[in-house]
Amino acid sequence: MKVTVVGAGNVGATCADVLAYREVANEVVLVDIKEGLAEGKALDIWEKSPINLYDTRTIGSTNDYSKTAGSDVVVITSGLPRKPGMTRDDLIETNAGIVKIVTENVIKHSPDAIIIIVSNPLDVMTYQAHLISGKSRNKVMGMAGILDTARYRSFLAEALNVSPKDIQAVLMGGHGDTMVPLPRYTTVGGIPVTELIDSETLEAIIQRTKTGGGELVKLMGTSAWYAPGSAAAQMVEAIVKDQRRVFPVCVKLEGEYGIDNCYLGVPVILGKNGIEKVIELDLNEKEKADLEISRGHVAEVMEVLDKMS
Ligand SMILES: NC(=O)C1=CN([C@@H]2O[C@H](COP(=O)(O)OP(=O)(O)OC[C@H]3O[C@@H](n4cnc5c(N)ncnc54)[C@H](O)[C@@H]3O)[C@@H](O)[C@H]2O)C=CC1
Ligand SMILES: O=C([O-])CC(=O)C(=O)O
Repeated sequence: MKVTVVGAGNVGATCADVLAYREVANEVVLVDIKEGLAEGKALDIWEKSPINLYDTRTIGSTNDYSKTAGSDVVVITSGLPRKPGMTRDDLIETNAGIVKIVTENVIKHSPDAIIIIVSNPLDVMTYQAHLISGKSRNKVMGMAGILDTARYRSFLAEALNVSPKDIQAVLMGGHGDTMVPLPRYTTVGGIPVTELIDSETLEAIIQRTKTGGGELVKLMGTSAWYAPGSAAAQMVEAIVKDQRRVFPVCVKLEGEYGIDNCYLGVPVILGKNGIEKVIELDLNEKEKADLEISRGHVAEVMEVLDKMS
């Protein structure tokens, strides 16, 4: 199995590192436009193999996509991260151009690859990769839901003083402040979370989750990478190992949830064919209304992209 990660910055390098030490693939190719960066980080990860004990070969490339040829999965993290005071949507102009060029290069050398987008604004960059690649929806998807639910789960684990391993949750919608965490589908060791936490604390955690990306941008002056890189690697692993994991993933909706032709996070089954199935939950009126607000926001930004091209 061969995996390419485009963008050897904070998220891309973290993703490549996780893919290597978990031996998800035999070969991981890291690509960046910045001279030497991908080669350097790939070499550093390879030099760590005798310490962390893995065989995955990591290779770097400065914009030479011939090295990526025949990749099974490609993760696209290239693009600007936001700075304090910016929204993810503010990145659209620069990142749409980058995702376009990168997707063209990727499909030239790996026409059958499954593409996972990480670049922001996430839902609309996934749409961009779909437009450029022309691939079916099961093969072009975006990473956000695993990260957003991980934040939600970690905050709940802290509040309840329990292991984060025992918290399961679903979250839907766009990767922005309109995302929709679903307490009705959140459990702690199988126990509905609402039986363990008061509604005020839960609401505060939901709000913190929605702005979780911004919290880190404010602290660091740039956006997060450990959790995002690990989340993207978890998606790659589910595909490469045909695990049929159930994750929230950004995918083109084709009538599910009464929504057509919009990229939104929903629970799916991830396996060797990419999106194996979109899972449709029976949402209540409040959840449907929240999802509609999120859809409306993403649809507006998709229109901005349409007008750009
Ligand atoms: N979906 C999500 O949940 C998350 C998305 N992100 C997004 O991921 C992207 C990357 O974030 P970071 O890694 O922190 O940024 P970074 O600045 O550390 O790395 C981005 C890399 O992309 C490279 N690059 C730019 N244009 C390129 C091109 N045409 N071809 C190849 N490489 C190119 C840059 O040289 C740089 O090394 C940002 O757009 C950020 O907003 C970040 C965290 C979470
Ligand atoms: O907040 C950002 O700009 C990066 C991102 O998407 C996240 O960490 O959720």
